[in-house]
Amino acid sequence: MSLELSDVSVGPVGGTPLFSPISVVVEPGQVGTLMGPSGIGKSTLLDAIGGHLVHGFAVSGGVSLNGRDVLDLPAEARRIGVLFQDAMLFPHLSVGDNLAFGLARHIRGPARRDAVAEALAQAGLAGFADRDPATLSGGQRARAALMRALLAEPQALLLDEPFSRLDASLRAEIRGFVFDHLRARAIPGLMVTHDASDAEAAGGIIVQL
Ligand SMILES: Nc1ncnc2c1ncn2[C@@H]1O[C@H](COP(=O)(O)OP(=O)(O)OP(=O)(O)O)[C@@H](O)[C@H]1O
Repeated sequence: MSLELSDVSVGPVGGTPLFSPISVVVEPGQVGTLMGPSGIGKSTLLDAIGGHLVHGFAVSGGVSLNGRDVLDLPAEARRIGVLFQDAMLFPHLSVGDNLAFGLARHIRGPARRDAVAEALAQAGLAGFADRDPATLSGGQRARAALMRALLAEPQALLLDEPFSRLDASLRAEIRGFVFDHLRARAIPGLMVTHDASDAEAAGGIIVQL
């Protein structure tokens, strides 16, 4: 699975693009980094790739996953996951139900419980299924949010400043956890960050907007 951007930019419909078109290929399991000044359009670009571009904005160029063009597909058909800095877990659902939210609907009953239990165990959260997300530490919440995203079996993962609320030591631990999982599953990642140490830890291509 590789994620390829060819001459991609975003901007207001009929207006000037927010940044010069960029081209980048992120290979399976690698994490590419997007950096650039505040307001240049990094989050808007991720929205466009994921299929959630806000009304009034348009994307130009091509985005493909495994050679398949995705820009004409509805968001749910793209199989592109997103990990945000905020809204890491739904507060009104238990931790287990949060993870189950990522699972395809056809996975039911015991298979559903087993998939969630297995993911929780992988996140070091065995036995946390019935917990209220508000009772989790920042690191536990971040690991659970990654597991929810991965249970949807995305073919690429977009990361929008996912570590910025974590303190320095937790930040290093969690991003290692995230990057290891992407590598192990050969999922390409594209991360927006203002933090040079995030980019360095990702070890992939760095694109400056
Ligand atoms: N919903 C919206 N409606 C109108 N304009 C928007 C909307 N969302 C973003 N914009 C504008 O689009 C431009 C790009 O915003 P975007 O959030 O993508 O920048 P960014 O590079 O991610 O910034 P930051 O690093 O501060 O998060 C900004 O000028 C912003 O004000």
